Amino acid sequence: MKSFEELFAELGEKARTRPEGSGTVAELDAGVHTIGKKLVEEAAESWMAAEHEGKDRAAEELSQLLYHAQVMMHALGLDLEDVYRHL
Ligand SMILES: N=c1c2ncn([C@@H]3O[C@H](COP(=O)(O)OP(=O)(O)OP(=O)(O)O)[C@@H](O)[C@H]3O)c2ncn1[C@@H]1O[C@H](COP(=O)(O)O)[C@@H](O)[C@H]1O
Repeated sequence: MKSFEELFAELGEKARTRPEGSGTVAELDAGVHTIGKKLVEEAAESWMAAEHEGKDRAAEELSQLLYHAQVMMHALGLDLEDVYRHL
């Protein structure tokens, strides 16, 4: 298990070191349009899971939504603080 901040740091390291086989690196290379589609897809899957599949499935889909949101932040060169200051 990891925190939001720990995942963000891990993804930043992946972006910097570009290890072979990293899905994050592949997604960053695919670009903002592709990442945006993943973000919307996971948002929809979170919604469907919340309405029809129960709390555990919703939690799983929401974790994927958070992951793709973080990948988008890295693609745009945003830090956590850039987002947190709007909360
Ligand atoms: N937390 C995640 C994470 N959440 C989601 N995903 C990816 O997002 C995609 C999910 O989209 P899909 O809906 O297509 O996947 P699916 O198999 O159909 O799953 P469901 O949505 O249907 O449940 C999958 O390709 C996952 O690999 C993630 N990929 C990586 N991470 C973490 O990110 C870190 C770095 O990963 P790598 O860059 O791959 O090393 C590691 O700690 C990983 O655990």
